[in-house]
Amino acid sequence: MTNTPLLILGAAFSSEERARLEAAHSASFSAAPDAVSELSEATRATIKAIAFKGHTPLNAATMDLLPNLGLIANYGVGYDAINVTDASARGIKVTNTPDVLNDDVADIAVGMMIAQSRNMVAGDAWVRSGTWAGGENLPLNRKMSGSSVGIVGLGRIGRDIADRLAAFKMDIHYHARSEKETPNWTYHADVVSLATAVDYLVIALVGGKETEKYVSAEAIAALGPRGVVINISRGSTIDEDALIKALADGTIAGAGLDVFNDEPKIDERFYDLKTAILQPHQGSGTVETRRAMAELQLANVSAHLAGKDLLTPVN
Ligand SMILES: NC(=O)c1ccc[n+]([C@@H]2O[C@H](COP(=O)([O-])OP(=O)(O)OC[C@H]3O[C@@H](n4cnc5c(N)ncnc54)[C@H](O)[C@@H]3O)[C@@H](O)[C@H]2O)c1
Ligand SMILES: O=C(O)[C@H](O)CO
Repeated sequence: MTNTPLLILGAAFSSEERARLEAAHSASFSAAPDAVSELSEATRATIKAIAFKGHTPLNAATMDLLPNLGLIANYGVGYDAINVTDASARGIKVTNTPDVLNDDVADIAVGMMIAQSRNMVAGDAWVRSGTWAGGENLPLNRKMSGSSVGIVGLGRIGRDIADRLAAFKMDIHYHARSEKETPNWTYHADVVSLATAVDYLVIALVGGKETEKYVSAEAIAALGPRGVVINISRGSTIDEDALIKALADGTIAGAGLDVFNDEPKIDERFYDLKTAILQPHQGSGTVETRRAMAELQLANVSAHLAGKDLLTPVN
């Protein structure tokens, strides 16, 4: 039997992240929730906390293999992979890593908006291929500053995106479950009304069952032929089939997407959509922010194992 109060769970951990956790606490490792059953029963009984990274569902079946589990510390603010109802029913606390990643995720949302509007990916290819040197200019593209944007979900990241876009002199609209205190931003009670009013629709919702296809086919259609969808939340929050169809048919102008269903093996129809900028779920993917996320996850694990208050509990 190995006495390991910590289970590092997820093949997605880098070797550096894993080493930092192992330096702080005696730990076992499983690559995925399905593999936890491969640890001996005696080792499993010593585990009090999980440090989790990844998007594979983590639910009752895994929790029930760990009789002394008291904490699941998620690496990431979005914890839709973890069944929090199952955890709460077993007295297991869940933590996430909010706020430390807001800047990077907001930056990439704005970056995708500019790249999409100004055709920057095609511009790069234009220069490298010698087309520009051959005397041809890139076709004119589209001004983003001063246009209108609708944020779906005015939470921590949504608000940071809106703040940035206000500096681009954009007219800010938003939808949330209730009206918020804002500078002079326009509230919409539903997403269709929001999409009808704006040029850019930015999705910054939580993922999970409750927000599945929250941005519906009707909302995508309401954006119209000049509309651009930006999604940094989860692939599940938009009707992905309807989005692909709208991009293929040109019934909307384009998209900037950092998140998809079935990552990383996304729907291959995306590959041919020239008006979409596609990113490999790298919203928080800077050295600085990933380190801050890892530190916050570890701080939650250490607090739990020392019997102290958790820093960022979600249940
Ligand atoms: N692309 C990336 O790399 C990346 C990085 C970080 C976060 N994210 C995603 O962004 C999400 C938002 O993060 P945040 O820190 O801003 O979260 P947050 O909790 O501060 O904001 C989430 C928003 O979703 C809304 N919401 C929650 N449940 C809802 C429901 N049932 N119906 C309608 N609206 C609902 C909330 O009211 C809030 O406006 C995360 O959950 C995660 O999925 C992605
Ligand atoms: O939710 C988050 O923090 C990111 O999407 C990483 O999973």
